[in-house]
Amino acid sequence: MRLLAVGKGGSGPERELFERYAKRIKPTLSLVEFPDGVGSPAEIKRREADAILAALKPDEFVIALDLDGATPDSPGLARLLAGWLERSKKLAFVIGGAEGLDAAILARAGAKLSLGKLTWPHMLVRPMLAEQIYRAQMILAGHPYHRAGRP
Ligand SMILES: C[S@@+](CC[C@H](N)C(=O)[O-])C[C@H]1O[C@@H](n2cnc3c(N)ncnc32)[C@H](O)[C@@H]1O
Repeated sequence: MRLLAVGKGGSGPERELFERYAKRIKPTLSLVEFPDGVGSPAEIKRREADAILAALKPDEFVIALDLDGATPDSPGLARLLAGWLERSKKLAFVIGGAEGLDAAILARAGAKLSLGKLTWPHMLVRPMLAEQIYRAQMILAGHPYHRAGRP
C-alpha cells in the first residue's frame, strides 16, 4: 500500500504520528512525497498531478482524498477497504497540496474518500488517514482496537 502526497514532511510531529500508524498497517503504508507545485493555482495542481500520475503504477487502484468523496464511518471504510483490495492488492492513496487535487487525478482515481466536510491541512491528513486504515484493518480482523459501542 502506498501514500502519494504533495509536500515535504520533514521530521515534525505530523511525520512522527504518521509513521506510528503507517508501520502498524500490514503491509506497511509507504510514503512517496512530491514537492509543492509552483505558478498559478491551476499550474500548481497540473504540475503536481503530472508528477503523481507519472509515479502511479498501471495496476494500482487509486483512492483520491478529496472533500467531495464518500464519507463513510469507520466500519464503512473497513468495508470499502476490503472491496478495494478485491479490485487490486496494490492500493495508492493520494493527498493533494494547498490547492487540492487536479481533475486528472480525480479522473484516474477508482474511488474518492473524504474525511468529512472540514478542510484539513494536507500534512495532518496523512496521520489521520493512516490511523483510519489501521482502524479499518483492525475492524476487518475483529480486533477490539475499534470500540463500536455508543450510548
Ligand atoms: C488543504 S487541502 C486542499 C484544499 C483545496 N482547496 C480543496 O478544495 O481540495 C489539501 C489536501 O488535503 C486533503 N484533504 C483536506 N481535507 C480533507 C478532507 N476533509 N477529506 C479528504 N481529504 C482532505 C485533500 O487531498 C486535499 O487535496
